[in-house]
Amino acid sequence: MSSNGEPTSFESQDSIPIIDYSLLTSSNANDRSKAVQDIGRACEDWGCFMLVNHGVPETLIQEMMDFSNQFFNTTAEEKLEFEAHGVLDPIRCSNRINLAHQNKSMLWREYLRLIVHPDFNCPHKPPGFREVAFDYVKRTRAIAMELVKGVSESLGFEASYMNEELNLDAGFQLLAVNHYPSLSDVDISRGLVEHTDHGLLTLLYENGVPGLDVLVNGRWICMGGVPNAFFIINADHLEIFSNGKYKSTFHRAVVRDERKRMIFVNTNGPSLDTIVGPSSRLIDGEKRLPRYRPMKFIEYLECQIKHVTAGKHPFEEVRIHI
Ligand SMILES: O=C(O)CCC(=O)C(=O)O
Ligand SMILES: [Fe+2]
Repeated sequence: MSSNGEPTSFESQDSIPIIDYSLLTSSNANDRSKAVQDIGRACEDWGCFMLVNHGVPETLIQEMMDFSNQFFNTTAEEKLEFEAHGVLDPIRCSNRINLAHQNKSMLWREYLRLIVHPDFNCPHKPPGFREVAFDYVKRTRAIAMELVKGVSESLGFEASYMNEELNLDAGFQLLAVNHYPSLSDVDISRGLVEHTDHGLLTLLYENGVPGLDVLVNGRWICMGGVPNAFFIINADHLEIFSNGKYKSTFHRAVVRDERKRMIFVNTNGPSLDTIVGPSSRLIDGEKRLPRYRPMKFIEYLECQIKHVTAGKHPFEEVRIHI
């Protein structure tokens, strides 16, 4: 499934597709239709793309970085209140070492993970964090919803089809802030083992310190360095809903830089009680068979934890071999 080597290139991120968000939201039908086509190609051929001209102010992003930093700098006792227990904890914080299954190396990261939709959750400390995070989530959710409309059209559906089928108005969304302190602060490697995300599309924004690798057509590509752009990757439920047309993208974090790295991760899923399988419009009789078993989204989240802990992928549970 994935080649387990070092990235084959540190340059080829230049060829990752770039989508101009202002064209997707343009009132000019030609511009929009070109953006939709480009999104479709990016999702099918690459499983990821960069998003520019997204309209989220740099000042807001900087404020988010500053507040997140302040949060991570509070004492271990203060953070204990948000110690991780389960997947549905509204606010989770962890300072965690995970074992990379294949090579058994230890990787370290710290994270704050918030459920931000349908209900918004965020710590009240440091003062002002909650308001800024709310603004950031509102804007990134709007972007994600526009992107899903574009994806829906690129699959040949109406723009609103995926939203309606997957009940995205009550969609389950997470905002995670991953923090990889500087090398001099920790004495083991920093990173996150290779995985795919639940949901439809994941939006990532990093603080300019590279460390994200994505697996594209069997080759690891080392991302980073594109200022003021979101990086978008296909997630599991896009693959399931599109019946395998838009594959979920494996990615990992391998921080090679001395500097502190921070990255915001927004996942965008259906509502927890939605049963997600391949769209009925993509299945017909014997020619186009379903490749995934339908599963309630909340059960998928639990299944993902179980499988990842065992070093497996949740698709082992839902994929139909035909
Ligand atoms: O920290 C990173 O670069 C990747 C984060 C990620 O993939 C995740 O949190 O799911
Ligand atoms: Fe991820």
